[in-house]
Amino acid sequence: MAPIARTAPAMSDETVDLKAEFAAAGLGDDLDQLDRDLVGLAPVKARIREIAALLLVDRVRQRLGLVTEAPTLHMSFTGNPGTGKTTVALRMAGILHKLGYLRKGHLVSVTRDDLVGQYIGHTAPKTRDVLKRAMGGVLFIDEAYYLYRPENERDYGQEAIEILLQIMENQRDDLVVILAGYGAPMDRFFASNPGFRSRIAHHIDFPDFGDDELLAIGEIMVGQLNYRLSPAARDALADYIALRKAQPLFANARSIRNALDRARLRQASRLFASPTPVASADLSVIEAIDIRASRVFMTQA
Ligand SMILES: Nc1ncnc2c1ncn2[C@@H]1O[C@H](COP(=O)(O)OP(=O)(O)OP(=O)(O)O)[C@@H](O)[C@H]1O
Repeated sequence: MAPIARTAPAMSDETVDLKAEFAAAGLGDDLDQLDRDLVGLAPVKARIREIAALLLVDRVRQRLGLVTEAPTLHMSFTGNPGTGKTTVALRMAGILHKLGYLRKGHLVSVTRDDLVGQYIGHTAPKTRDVLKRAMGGVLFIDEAYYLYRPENERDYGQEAIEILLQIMENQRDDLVVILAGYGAPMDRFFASNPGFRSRIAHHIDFPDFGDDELLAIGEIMVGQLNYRLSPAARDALADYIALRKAQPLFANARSIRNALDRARLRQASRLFASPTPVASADLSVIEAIDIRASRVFMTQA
């Protein structure tokens, strides 16, 4: 980030071209790409645009000497597994970098085990090492509530929490922390840890995807790998989604990615078993049978 020049407060008749500021930051492309690449998530995308606008205005206000404090940018992302929290955090890191709020704009994704040691004296160095790696970027703590174990009085998680809280306060101009996880346990976590709640500026809720959105996500994923679904395979994937959703451990877009990985395995085995040479075009086509061979269809009553 170019250092913000501190000038005297603006004269009241000065004008500021916010559109030009927006264009100069190169943000339009990032936000449009976010809209294009990510299916659904309308409320999430709207919140990101709001935050970007707020920060842009804030940046201009800082330049004009109207604010002197760096804003708090720590966030919480709540939602079920596979609803795009990590993906959006990565985009957010890029946006904050473009806006000049992060030096590097990288993302370090961790869970409790990366921060908390098993023996006395291990937690502080572990947490500090992660923080060092994350400086200048975003530290994404998945299932953040596991840091806090109220049932265990001597839990080392408390030590990690204290270091995190301190850094979130003192180094907030060089690190953005995103706490992620399911909605209900996150609420309980914030209720027991008001220190975290007060340091979080933006809460973003990630809704579950609808069936059509999951199908569209599946098609995007297949396309990114240079495959395509035959029309019958597309129907099979729609049936798969309806069945899989009702089964345990459904993880939204992540379940679709896993299903497609397995479909590619089956496609490869099918082609490999062919007694005759296969057309090179067939190497890129997932057929219905590659999807319908899933166990998900076998557990049907
Ligand atoms: N809106 C979307 N459009 C297209 N692909 C998506 C979308 N959301 C997620 N994905 C894809 O789904 C997969 C899972 O997403 P991601 O890891 O971001 O979810 P998550 O909420 O962080 O999940 P978890 O908490 O379980 O780790 C990724 O491969 C990602 O690329």
